[in-house]
Amino acid sequence: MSGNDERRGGGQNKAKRGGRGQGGSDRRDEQGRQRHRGQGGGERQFGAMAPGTRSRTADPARATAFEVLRAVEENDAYANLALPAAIRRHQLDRRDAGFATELTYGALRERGRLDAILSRCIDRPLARVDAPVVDALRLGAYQLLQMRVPAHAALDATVALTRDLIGAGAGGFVNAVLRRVSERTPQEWDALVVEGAADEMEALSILTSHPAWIVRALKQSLVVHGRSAEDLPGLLAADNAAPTVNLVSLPGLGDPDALAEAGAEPSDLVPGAWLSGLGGDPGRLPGVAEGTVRVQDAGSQLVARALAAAELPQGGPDAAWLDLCAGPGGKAALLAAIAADRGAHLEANEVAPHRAQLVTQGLKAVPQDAWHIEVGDGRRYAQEAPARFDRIMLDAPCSGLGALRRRPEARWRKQPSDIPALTKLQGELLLSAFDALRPGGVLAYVTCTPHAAETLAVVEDLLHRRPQARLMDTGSVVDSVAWPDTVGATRPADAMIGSSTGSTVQLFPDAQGTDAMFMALFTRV
Ligand SMILES: C[S@@+](CC[C@H](N)C(=O)[O-])C[C@H]1O[C@@H](n2cnc3c(N)ncnc32)[C@H](O)[C@@H]1O
Repeated sequence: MSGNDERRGGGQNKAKRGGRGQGGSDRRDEQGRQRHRGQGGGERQFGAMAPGTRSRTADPARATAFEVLRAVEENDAYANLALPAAIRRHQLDRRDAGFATELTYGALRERGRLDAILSRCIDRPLARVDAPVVDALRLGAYQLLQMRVPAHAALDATVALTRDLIGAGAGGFVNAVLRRVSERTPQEWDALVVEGAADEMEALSILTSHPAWIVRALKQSLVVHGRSAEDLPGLLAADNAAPTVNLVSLPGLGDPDALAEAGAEPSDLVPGAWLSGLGGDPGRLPGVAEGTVRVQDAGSQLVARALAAAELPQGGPDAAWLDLCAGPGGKAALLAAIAADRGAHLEANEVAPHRAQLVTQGLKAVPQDAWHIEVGDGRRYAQEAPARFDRIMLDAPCSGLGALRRRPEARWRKQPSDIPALTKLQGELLLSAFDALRPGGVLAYVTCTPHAAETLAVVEDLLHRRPQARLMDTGSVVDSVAWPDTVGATRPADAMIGSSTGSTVQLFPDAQGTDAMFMALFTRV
């Protein structure tokens, strides 16, 4: 169907009839308060805050969300970049910006479940409805099912948006479909959409809006990293909750007292990590503008600190540090600040010039004699710098399955077919990093994915190819830099990794509240 057909409200744009028709707005208000909690991290608070809906045109907050959904779909935009730009363009105040953020991120994240529900309200496949109309429907359904927006407001506003930004005919269609959506509670819809699911995994995939291959990969990652498969629903739910904003106060540069005075709270995972607190904009906290305090997940801080803290097994020099894949520079900034404190020097390498620029910006607050930037392929180090470095961070390019909560659209863009090319590159970078490590040095292999093919399989491959490689007791090192009794995600790696006596660490958002970072520390004998 063409866009013109939609604008004419063409005959194919029919909502299915039937359902339990009487569900008026009173009933929906009630349902809204009891709303499905599951994956969204608690009740939304927009009942009284939803932008006004009397107008016949799109209100700016919903128009913002619609524009971002369109940009994500049409231009492969990243929502976390497109949304702030759209909020500025529409000059949203703080309340409307909050509404637009929740609506945009929620509709993108929950696309799978919303589409399963919408499919039951339309008499043809959703793929045959015009894409802008589908986006409007997703926005409307998300408001009806996941936010405390009264049904009449969600309906009126979404129809106004559709008429204004898509076309009058499509408005009638959207109205009819959303009325059907409003006829059932979220719980009723959930029961309905999993009827006929082949198995529990498919049902989880629909209910938690994760592609089925990701559900399977996460289940496997729980099991191989020493957890129970029964934790899977909790892990998937954690992916759907908005993460708290974590900050790092760069050692020797940030001012913890000023942060505390401004309302930030210390993290209970790792010293030096802070939560922005008070629901405030982290950009306003002292040190953020200067770059001495930076937004950074606590898991990233933990692995960077662990690399810096690991004892060099044979002692010796400790001045030459390398971050092989440094862009955009989060871990490099923390490592460089620690290096500055200890009289070491960090070489931060990145293959993409624009990302290398971000590293330069990110390091601006760290004394300049403590670091420098190189731009180039990390695989050249084996030849160009054999056995040169005392400590190496390899934070490898990866599928990012451990950071899905930050990128609401990411799960729908990734494909299982992406994995083999990534594991090949990871293996090559790890070999190069290992060859650039001096005997007795320490190398960290880090990913922000728990996918076993990108974590344990890559580790095993290195141990197989380089007999001089030894897996260290990564768990103990990570525990030594965390606050006591807070990590607990380590496991002996013996079962998975032949005769190695070392261990690896896998963090998970549902357990540690961090991104699902993986870490393996190696030394070279
Ligand atoms: C996971 S990110 C690193 C994140 C970074 N350590 C931080 O904390 O901000 C991986 C980086 O590796 C870079 N990269 C990809 N292929 C590379 C290669 N062959 N050599 C060096 N860097 C590469 C990517 O451009 C990306 O910036």
